[in-house]
Amino acid sequence: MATSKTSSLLILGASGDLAARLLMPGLAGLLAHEPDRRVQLIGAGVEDLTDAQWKARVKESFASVKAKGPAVQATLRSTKYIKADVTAKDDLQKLVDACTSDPAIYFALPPAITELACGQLQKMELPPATSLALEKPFGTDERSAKKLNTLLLKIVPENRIHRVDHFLGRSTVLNLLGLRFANRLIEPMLSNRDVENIEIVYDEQLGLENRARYYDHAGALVDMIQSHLLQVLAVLVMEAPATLSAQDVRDQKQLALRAMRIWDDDPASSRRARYTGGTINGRKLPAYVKEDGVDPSLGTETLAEVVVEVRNMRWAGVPIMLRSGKALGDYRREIVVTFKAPTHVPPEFHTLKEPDRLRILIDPDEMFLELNVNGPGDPLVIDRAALEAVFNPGDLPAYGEVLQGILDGDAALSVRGDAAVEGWRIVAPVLAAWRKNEVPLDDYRAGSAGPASWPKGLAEAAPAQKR
Ligand SMILES: O=C1O[C@H](COP(=O)(O)O)[C@@H](O)[C@H](O)[C@H]1O
Repeated sequence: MATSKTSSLLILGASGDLAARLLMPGLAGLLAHEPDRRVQLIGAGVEDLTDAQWKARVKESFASVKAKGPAVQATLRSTKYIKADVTAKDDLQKLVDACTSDPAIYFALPPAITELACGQLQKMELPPATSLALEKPFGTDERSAKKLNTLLLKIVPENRIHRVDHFLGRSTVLNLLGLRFANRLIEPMLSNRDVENIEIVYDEQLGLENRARYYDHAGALVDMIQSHLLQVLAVLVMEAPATLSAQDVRDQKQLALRAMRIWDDDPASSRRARYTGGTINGRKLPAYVKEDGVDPSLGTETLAEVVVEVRNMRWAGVPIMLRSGKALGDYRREIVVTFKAPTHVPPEFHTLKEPDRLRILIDPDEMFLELNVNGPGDPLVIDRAALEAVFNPGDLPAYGEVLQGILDGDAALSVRGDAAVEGWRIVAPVLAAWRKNEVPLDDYRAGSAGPASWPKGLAEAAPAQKR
């Protein structure tokens, strides 16, 4: 919702890649969509930038998404850059003082620097409605995430802490709320009574893209599954919230997360692999271990699969596979809900092979309900048909949604502190098993579908089969 009051967005680490590639284009999208919104953008970083150089950067980022309009122009006119050491109290004070309203402080910084900056903020008297926005990774395990929560809560209350997960701002994920809770038809089908299994897959064709410094210590499991895919899953399986308020939605998500366990409590059911050199869409990719900045001895996986179970009355017994990887041949980003077979199928329908499936693409925004129907010709021959729905994509890009929530003080799309801790709790047994090498690190060729020896997802595996 547009506000006439000017909000101050203070980006720490503003000269970095995250700000240029995601935050500023996201802000531009928001400003173009809401011409009455006024945002004072202050960038801070260690780099020596003149105001003119900073303005040129912001302008370039805004132009990359063709953002226009009075709100865009107003921000471009007023934005400034302040060179600062964000781990020094005096510099932080200078930055906060430069904000014309209570700031939203966005940490576009590596986690260690974010913690140091928070340590200083804790000692300062901040304007009353200051809010904080932090990127993942939020801690490195359950304990460190709890410790970070404690530190943040000494600075501002929970409802003003935004642990950013841009997947929660994606229109498909937002559409899950409408699909599940604004229809009579779908919701009753989503339980262990009717669902055989679920897969959430986010296969990317991109490789490392010069992110070794971060990714080599994260790997696919932490980079994508521990953070984003568990959050998406929580939205898919949570009980209906009474309202879409931050508190109601996050309470329901948290209950769902708390019920999640690794399938059979057996981390050996997980898989990990790393890409070797190959070609994707005509583009040659070196092996992961040959990428700049990679330390092969870390044994970082670039493809991960885990099967989880939501141990509650609604979902117990339904295997849910979460998978994400880089440098894969196919761009596949989808949630697939596979339904059980009918309790009785007339024997004449002997050509029936496939179960019903609800396929929700995470990008582009499309949904297919794949069903068995009587095809043309012999009426007893069963054919497949799909009901297709194209969701209208949201007005805002994911980072636009995220920034809108932050600037408006609405934490519904942010990850709550207890949910961040829960994410680590769920994957901890897998991380421990991998550290002890109890699960082999397989190879796959860049551009392939993953290791040839892996079964192709739950849909093809025997139901509830322990792998
Ligand atoms: O947060 C991340 O997400 C991206 C995938 O999201 P997209 O919106 O860019 O498709 C992933 O490539 C990256 O490794 C991860 O850190």
